[in-house]
Amino acid sequence: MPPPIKAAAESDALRARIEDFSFYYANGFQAIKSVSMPILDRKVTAIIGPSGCGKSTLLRRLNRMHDLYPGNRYEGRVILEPEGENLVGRDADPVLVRLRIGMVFQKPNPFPKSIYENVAAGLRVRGISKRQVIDEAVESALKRAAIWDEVKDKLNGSAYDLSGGQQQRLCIARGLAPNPEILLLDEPTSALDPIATAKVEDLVQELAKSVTIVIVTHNMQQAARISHRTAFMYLGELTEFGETSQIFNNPQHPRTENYITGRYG
Ligand SMILES: Nc1ncnc2c1ncn2[C@@H]1O[C@H](COP(=O)(O)OP(=O)(O)OP(=O)(O)O)[C@@H](O)[C@H]1O
Repeated sequence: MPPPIKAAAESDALRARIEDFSFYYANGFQAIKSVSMPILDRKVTAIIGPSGCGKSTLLRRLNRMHDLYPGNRYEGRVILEPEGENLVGRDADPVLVRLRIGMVFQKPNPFPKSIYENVAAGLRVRGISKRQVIDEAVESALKRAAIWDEVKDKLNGSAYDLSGGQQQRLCIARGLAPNPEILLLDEPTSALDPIATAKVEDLVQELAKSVTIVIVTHNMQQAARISHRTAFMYLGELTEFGETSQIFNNPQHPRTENYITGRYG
């Protein structure tokens, strides 16, 4: 049994709660085992753990990516606060959930469209069609993603003409444009060089002032640098959750210690 999860400090407002959440792939494999953890408002939560421990599965479940594949099964709840809405409930529309819970993937994956249209896409799905409103939201999202200065003179140019690091910041802008409550980042820097990685890390810290962020990363220095809370997963279970400094300086569970000291991973 994993040790009890530390309650969040009173000053930390909750943005979401993952409650007793389990997930089974279509072949019956249980990838997530009764995970419960808080997601704090306007903080960065890092999910770390050895390959195959279920980090990406948990993240993708938060924005209903697995609904795209039939046969998967889950138990438990993901409650969005303060509304108390269950994001994985049958009555929560997965398309709306994906706008409220934005996602950025490991490899930059812009649409084969202009820079402008990439960022406008989610707004159009939200039913916004007024040009001026879209213009303003595109500019605002590109500024929040710290890429406006690099693209403002070529908004109609192809997103594919940007560098990998720029494409990833464009994907972050695309995720931010519909003004999500939570932004999920699935190893967002693993395909980037150190300079582009540093830019994305700075950006994540800046963004956390206005949006809640959950990041899956293999890079423990990155988790230690940019997150406020860290969840350590092992074989589908949440072994330990706590303040990032505590997890890295004073892990309570031997498995966490083994992982962060590089004894396995
Ligand atoms: N479509 C699938 N069907 C069955 N099992 C799957 C499927 N996708 C992933 N798994 C299994 O679920 C477990 C968790 O996978 P997941 O990708 O979430 O791990 P991870 O911690 O993100 O790993 P990594 O760090 O290597 O990306 C693994 O054992 C994996 O083999």
